[in-house]
Amino acid sequence: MAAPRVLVLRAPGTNCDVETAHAFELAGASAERVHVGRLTENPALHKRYQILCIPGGFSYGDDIAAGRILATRMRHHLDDMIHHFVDAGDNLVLGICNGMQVLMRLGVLTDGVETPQLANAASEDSVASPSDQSWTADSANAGHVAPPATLTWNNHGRFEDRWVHLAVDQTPCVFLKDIDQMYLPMAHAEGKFVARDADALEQLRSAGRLALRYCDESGQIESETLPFPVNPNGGDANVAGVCDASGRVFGLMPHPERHIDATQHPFWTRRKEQPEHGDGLTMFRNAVQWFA
Ligand SMILES: NC(=O)CC[C@H](N)C(=O)O
Repeated sequence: MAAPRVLVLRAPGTNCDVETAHAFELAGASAERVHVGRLTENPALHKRYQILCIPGGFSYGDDIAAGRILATRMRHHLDDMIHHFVDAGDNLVLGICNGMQVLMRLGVLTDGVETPQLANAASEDSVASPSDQSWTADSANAGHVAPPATLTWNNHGRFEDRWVHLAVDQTPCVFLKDIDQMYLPMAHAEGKFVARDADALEQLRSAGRLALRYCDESGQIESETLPFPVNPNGGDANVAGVCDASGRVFGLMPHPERHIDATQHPFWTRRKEQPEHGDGLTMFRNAVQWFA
């Protein structure tokens, strides 16, 4: 099997690209970090790659809303690239943390859920409740519709950095194949998943799109919104990751690239037996396996 080629997208403010490329390499892929400026100069460059990964960080300083500027730049200048990875063939897309924020702003994770016309939509700045800027212009046809879901500020209103337990739901997500549970670090300020309304949440749930959820240590999800810090941001249905209908496009807020080695586990010195690798590596291996 030829190693699949991964485009790890960089933008001003990206800060997890080196670790993410390393995780893909360790899993058997061939990864290159490519700046968004190089792609806009040479838009055909993306054709060399089968996997697009948007890594974590603070692209464009998280200005306006986290992920908004990079998503807008991609939508306006790299439309062919989005089509190549999202719509065409067997290609894969992974968005980690800031990368998930970008994918949510692009609307590719929640595509397929009905978006009713807003009653009083007047301009690009029209917002649905909750009235916060995360709701504006989130999806490709934004402005006159409210997207099915968005990511907004954590409940406590600040950056949170901690390890979290995650449960995998039954979904078509390629990256989560044969994984039940993971223990990964999260580090974000704008990672709270909020659905437009109960109907949008139910549509996403029943379509198997809510692929990854915060859970307690035993893997249980006892309530619709688990208390802090089990659910570190207060997001609806404890959602930590969402996939598209095909399962080839996946975004998650926690960082799998920060737990690829057993010694990255916070209690590794106290564990009697060391696993072969960290929980996050399986996700990258699943991506490589997809092309086998
Ligand atoms: N870890 C990351 O990708 C950065 C976090 C993100 N931009 C936020 O604070 O919401």
